[in-house]
Amino acid sequence: MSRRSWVTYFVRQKVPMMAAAYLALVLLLVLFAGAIAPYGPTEQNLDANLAGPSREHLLGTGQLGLDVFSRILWGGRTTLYGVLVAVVVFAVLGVSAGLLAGYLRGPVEWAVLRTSEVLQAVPAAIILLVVLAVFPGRQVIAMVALGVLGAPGLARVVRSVTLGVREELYVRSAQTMGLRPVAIMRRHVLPHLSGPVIVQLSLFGAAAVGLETALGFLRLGSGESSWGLLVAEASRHLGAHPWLMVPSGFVIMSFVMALGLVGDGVRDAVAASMRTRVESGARPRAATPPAPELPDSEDALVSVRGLTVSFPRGQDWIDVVRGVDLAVLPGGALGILGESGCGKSITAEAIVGRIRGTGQITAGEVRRRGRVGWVAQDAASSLDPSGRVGAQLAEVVRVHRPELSRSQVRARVLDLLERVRLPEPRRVARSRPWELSGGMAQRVGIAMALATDPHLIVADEPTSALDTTVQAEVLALFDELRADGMTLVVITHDVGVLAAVCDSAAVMYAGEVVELAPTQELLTHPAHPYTAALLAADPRRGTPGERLAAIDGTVPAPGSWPSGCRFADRCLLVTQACRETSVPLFDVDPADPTDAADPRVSRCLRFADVLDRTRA
Ligand SMILES: Nc1ncnc2c1ncn2[C@@H]1O[C@H](COP(=O)(O)OP(=O)(O)OP(=O)(O)O)[C@@H](O)[C@H]1O
Repeated sequence: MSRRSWVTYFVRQKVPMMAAAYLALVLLLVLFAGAIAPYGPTEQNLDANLAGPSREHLLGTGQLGLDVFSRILWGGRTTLYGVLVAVVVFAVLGVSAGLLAGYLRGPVEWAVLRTSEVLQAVPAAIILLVVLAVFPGRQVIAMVALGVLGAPGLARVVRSVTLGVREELYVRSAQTMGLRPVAIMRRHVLPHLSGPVIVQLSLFGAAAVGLETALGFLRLGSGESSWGLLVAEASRHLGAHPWLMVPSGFVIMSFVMALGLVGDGVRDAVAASMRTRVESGARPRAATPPAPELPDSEDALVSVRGLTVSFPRGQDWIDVVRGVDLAVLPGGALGILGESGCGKSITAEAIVGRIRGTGQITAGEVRRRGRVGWVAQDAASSLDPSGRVGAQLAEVVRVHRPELSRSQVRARVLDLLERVRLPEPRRVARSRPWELSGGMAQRVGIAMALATDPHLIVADEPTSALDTTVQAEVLALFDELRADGMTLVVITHDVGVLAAVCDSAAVMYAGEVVELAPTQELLTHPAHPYTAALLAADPRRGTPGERLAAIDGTVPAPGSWPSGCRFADRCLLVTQACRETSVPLFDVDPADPTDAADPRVSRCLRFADVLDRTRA
């Protein structure tokens, strides 16, 4: 389902739209008071002292015959200027502090949170009175102080929205593509804050109108005509001339209410756009030779050695991937196969250098030679929904080729879109991500990866969100990339994808590699019971009319891996020995001289039995 901006939902709501129109009207009248107000702010008409509405004075007059309508317009300038000052200070401080805290985290976040706690603990009214005592009549300074005192509340809201947005795939993709934090915050995080920030601004604006009026009423303000001063004057004649309170009271109340209605409308619109997003919106044969060395890491474009990735849980760290060894030679295509939750994506993230959330490499290493491009599972969500496709591609091109002129960047963007076989590249460049079909979005995702001029592309389940025909087209595109010499790592749970694109395969189970082999050999003669079970469960390999052999049980969760073979509970060949100690990787065919370049290993004590069965 498409993801639309909250503005689309906002304009469909009648009441908030009327409130927004009313606010705009008041602002225009106040702004053009010089042209619209029939009288000056101090222009007296002693013949009409404290008179009711008439043709000369639409809303009547106050003391000394001052025209009420004109004074509301002139007074609005003082009041709304003060409110504007407070709102600007509130917005600038709150948004920048919240954005930095949520995006950079660490000491910056700590400092912002502690400062906001201190500011929120001090009583705002007392601070404002102190400010006015030090700067008597300087209402603007009081409004600046109000903005500063209110900013921590906004900073907290912005921080929590930023924490969510920074985990979005398009932000992680932008990081992977080398965009600087400031550019990512400005282009990809800031636009998503607009809804929540406007809600906060309208609430704060309403509070600021109230305070400005109160200052005028208490005569703590500058003394210039303001809405508060009008209320103060009207209150002195409330007994004899009650009408006088009506115009100024109405303007203030209606302005505050309209701000509230706009805020409510924006909040509902943001919620509606989020809902759309969610809908569119994760044996023994002892004395076996040890595993061979993987290709020399000097030659490999990526070499992963003893990789362990862990996430903090309470006081502990839980391993989700442990002791993974992989290597990808230039021009090769490695598939990483396994069920959901086996650690494929985390391994891929470690290869790219962007592990999600709080995950960290706690042992081993990943060595990369050259640039790595990333194609996400759901390309649409790795694109920022608020930006045009062409602009997002151009941004990545500019980072990687700063020497290109504007027209050269534009030409490169169209080139990339053509390169991934998108018809009408100009139209695609002008589209927003949610206007594209799944297949088109996936091609744009591949173009984004290519825009980084990568030596290696890592693709995480690149076809799983697509229907079969589109899947075949995207796989053909990967094949073309390979023919052009691109090195690939493809994460998949689909044996068909592995067969179509990859020349070697690593099978992962419960956070470790259980089999590594050239793809053809793995598909025809698996050497691990888990691989054999995955192949037997592949619908394309089944016999029509026969039930597919589903694998009983589930992958054990990180933190509850058994000490012996992790597949033991689901394995049909399990023996007591399998459960006793952890199983190392064994060289499946030590006599094979090609093994050193393209190793065949299995983490099964009974791999020879498995091979015998599959060769039978
Ligand atoms: N943010 C996280 N915090 C803690 N554990 C996590 C987090 N993300 C993933 N994991 C754990 O890491 C393990 C591996 O996840 P990973 O996404 O790599 O699996 P996968 O094989 O790629 O499966 P899928 O195809 O569903 O993405 C999972 O068991 C999951 O429980």
